Amino acid sequence: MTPAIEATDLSRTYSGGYEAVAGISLTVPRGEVFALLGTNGAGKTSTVELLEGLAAPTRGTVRVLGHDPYRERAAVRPRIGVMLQEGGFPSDLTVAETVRMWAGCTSGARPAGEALDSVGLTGRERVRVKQLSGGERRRLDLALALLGRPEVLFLDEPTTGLDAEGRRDTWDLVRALRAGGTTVLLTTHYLEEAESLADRLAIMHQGRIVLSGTPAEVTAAQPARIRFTLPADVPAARLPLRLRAADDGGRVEIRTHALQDDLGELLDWARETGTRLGALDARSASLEEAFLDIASRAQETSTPRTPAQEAAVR
Ligand SMILES: Nc1ncnc2c1ncn2[C@@H]1O[C@H](COP(=O)(O)OP(=O)(O)OP(=O)(O)O)[C@@H](O)[C@H]1O
Repeated sequence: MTPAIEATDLSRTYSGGYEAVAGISLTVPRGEVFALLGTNGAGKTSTVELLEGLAAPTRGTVRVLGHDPYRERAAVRPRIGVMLQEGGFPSDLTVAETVRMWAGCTSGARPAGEALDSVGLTGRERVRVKQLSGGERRRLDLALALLGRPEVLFLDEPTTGLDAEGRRDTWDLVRALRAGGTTVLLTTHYLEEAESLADRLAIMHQGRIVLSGTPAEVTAAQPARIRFTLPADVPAARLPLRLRAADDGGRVEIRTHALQDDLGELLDWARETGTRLGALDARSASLEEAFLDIASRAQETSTPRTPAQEAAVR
């Protein structure tokens, strides 16, 4: 079976010469939830727009359900659902009118009530869009993206502006869609969202994918961390050699890929020397640490933009 989404060496250069997407390749098999993460301006939206067929790549190829989403739009559009960052619907229409209008442009649309129910907007049909809260608008955008029972759903920051409960509801909905076989590609700023929803994820920085894999693979690549304080009369230099670590004013931090062994060695040493370890904290790497680490490392090694690129960004 052809993958739901396949991108090869995808690039997008804006007028002015700024390359926002700089050679991305990714494959999303059918039925998978794939999350695109990245710092602000990393190129997530620019990439998703290429995958949705809203713009043509400067270089490289995209296939969605085996078709070019830009050139073969008629074949792809009825089979995908798109939730943009800004829905852009007339704000004087009511929720029901908006859904009806959109359903009129959608082949095989599901009943309006069913779409609104799935996003928790039942009872808000007569409210004008401009009177909805920010979170309710996001949910309406999601209902519209779901109207055509899409095989592939693109969600650009689906939970931005939602409260904790709304976010959980959206996660449950995405899980239910996956259980029904829908492929979902989402962008998000919430690492917890990617960690809990995504089968696989990619972290973008300055137009490139710098790390990808399952959430477990991405975090496993990062070191775990042990933190503690030592009594004032015990310098960190007394620690066993392989545990020598950054000592920041009495607060010691050890970064390790052998958490169990190093923690065991530390506790043995503390017991043998009668040393009290204060505020002891040992934890595996989280996606958040992986993300911050990658962003800062990529920052150090990235090539500076040319003045023309800087001007294009501004
Ligand atoms: N039409 C445009 N012309 C020139 N540059 C653009 C244009 N649209 C976006 N950019 C630039 O391309 C880069 C990538 O933007 P993009 O919106 O794709 O990033 P993003 O990862 O989605 O960011 P965010 O997380 O802030 O939404 C940014 O530096 C942005 O300023």
